[in-house]
Amino acid sequence: MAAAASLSYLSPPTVMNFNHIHRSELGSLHSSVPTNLHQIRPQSYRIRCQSTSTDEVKTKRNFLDNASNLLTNFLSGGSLGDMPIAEGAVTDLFDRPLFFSLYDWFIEHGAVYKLAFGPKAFVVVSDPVVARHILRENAFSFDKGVLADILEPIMGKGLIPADLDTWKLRRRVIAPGFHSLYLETMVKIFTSCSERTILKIDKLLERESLQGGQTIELDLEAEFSSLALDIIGLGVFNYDFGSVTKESPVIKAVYGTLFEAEHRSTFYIPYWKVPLMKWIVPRQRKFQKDLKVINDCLDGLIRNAKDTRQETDVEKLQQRDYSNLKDASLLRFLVDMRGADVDDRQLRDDLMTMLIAGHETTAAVLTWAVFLLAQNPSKMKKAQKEIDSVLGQDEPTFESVKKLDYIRLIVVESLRLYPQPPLLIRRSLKSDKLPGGYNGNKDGYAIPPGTDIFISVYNLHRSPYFWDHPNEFEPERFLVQKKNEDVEGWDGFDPSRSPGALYPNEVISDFAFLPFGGGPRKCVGDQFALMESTVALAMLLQKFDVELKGSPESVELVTGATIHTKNGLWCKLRKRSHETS
Ligand code: HEM
Repeated sequence: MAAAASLSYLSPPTVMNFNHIHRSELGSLHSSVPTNLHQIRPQSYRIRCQSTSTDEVKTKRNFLDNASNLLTNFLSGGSLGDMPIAEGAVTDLFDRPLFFSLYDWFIEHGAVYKLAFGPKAFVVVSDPVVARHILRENAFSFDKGVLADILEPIMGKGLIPADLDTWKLRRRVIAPGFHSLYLETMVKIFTSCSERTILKIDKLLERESLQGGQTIELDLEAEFSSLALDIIGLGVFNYDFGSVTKESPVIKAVYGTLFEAEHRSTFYIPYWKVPLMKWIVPRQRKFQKDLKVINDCLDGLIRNAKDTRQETDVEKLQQRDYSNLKDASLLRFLVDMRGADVDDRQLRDDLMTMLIAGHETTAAVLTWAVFLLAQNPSKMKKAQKEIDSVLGQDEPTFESVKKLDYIRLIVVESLRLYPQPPLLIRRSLKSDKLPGGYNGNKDGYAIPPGTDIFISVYNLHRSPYFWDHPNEFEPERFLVQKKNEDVEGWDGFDPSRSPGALYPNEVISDFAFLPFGGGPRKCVGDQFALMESTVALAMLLQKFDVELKGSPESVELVTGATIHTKNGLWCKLRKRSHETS
């Protein structure tokens, strides 16, 4: 399937000279990063040289460096010694999403630095060469660390938190499930579910027109969340949540669980691990109840799939007549695969993991794509023009969706500006040596086992060293190849590294762009998610014109595992008039 896609987003290799910053200057770059992301505009964003490095400042910094080194070395068993240290105030961690502060410190301290707060130290990575080392070259020397601690009670031994042995077994079985015929069938599910959202909006507009109005106001983030939930339920375990049109105890339990996952990922003290807490703290009691509702539902679906099992070799499964299959879900594939017997508990963990991994992420990318388009009317028009010319008034198909090149670039550009998740989390399992980074110690940094690492995808995606106008929404940017010759060990954007790729990815960008991660633990649902988002966005813009209800600044941003809005993405929608467009 990927081979059929063109490389039209990358023109022939024209090497662009951008951000020609010499290594000697990099250490002293500084930026004023606003507290609210929506204040980051091209005009307000700037990089300036630090005016001074006086003795006083040096002394203060050395003192703090030494104190923090001592603490960190004491706690970590030594050897992060000469890594720059972030000197953030603790309030930085609470006043605003953590990744904003990580960005400030990246500009100040460089692409590999140590963040020490409380009794804990993290290494923060914003360098593609180091990211490539951790995610791909030495991937099996790291596990998910803090993330696994948080997610294990919810996802058990699902792919995301799984230990390496379990992960190897399950990835081998799950990845082949996302084969070409499955994805083709999924496009039909994407369109039929998106059609429900369109019909819902149509009905609201009809009701409005009876009162003389032509525009409705709607929280599109909530709509995308329902849409993504319906799609993931049908695609992964053939269960129709029907959440676009109704509420149910299972839907409420799913949202309750997502809410708790988010709470745990942003709460610094894991009190839920203390025995009895899950029965004493009301929100933990509710969480246990929600989990039971979902688990009972999944157990029923697994029992049903096992009762109707038709054991088949994996190659034959991938060539089934999907057009006649009543249940094309991933669960069906996993249960029917010969030689892949597994207990119900593991299957449940697999399904729960995909439910959570595939729901919020997709809803978030659609939310931010609309947010960005609504502020860029000319790009919105350009998108609608492509939709009109490729689809006319028809629904997307597996073939036509591949021709929606500009919509796909909008999706990946939205993931560049709002990566989901903004941080990838790892913990070293053994001693290792991280490459130095382009503005750090050239010899690299030795790290002991147990070092906690944040790979800041947000920093990589907005790095002034790799992107022109890093904070601007420019889907067209991927049509031009990039290279910064000053960054040693980074080979620039080169489409020949991944011929036929469906989207600009980590291989083409040599790990400067990680919309779906990279290496062996890369997102298993990347093509599913990309087509899903392309279909949903195309169908919405095919029928409606969308504007923000308030100012962009009023759309406040919060994060848990993903970046989302504080109070919804309130938009004004009106039916498109095709005569005038
Ligand atoms: C726009 C939507 C999506 C985005 C941005 C996204 C992003 C990611 C990223 C960045 C990772 C790597 C995490 C890491 O290295 O720590 C990941 C892993 C994963 N994603 Fe996605 N994802 C999306 C949709 C989906 C969907 C639709 C599914 C399933 C149907 C899915 C299933 C998974 C799973 C199972 C993993 C863990 C893979 C492993 O460890 O082997 N994701 N995703």
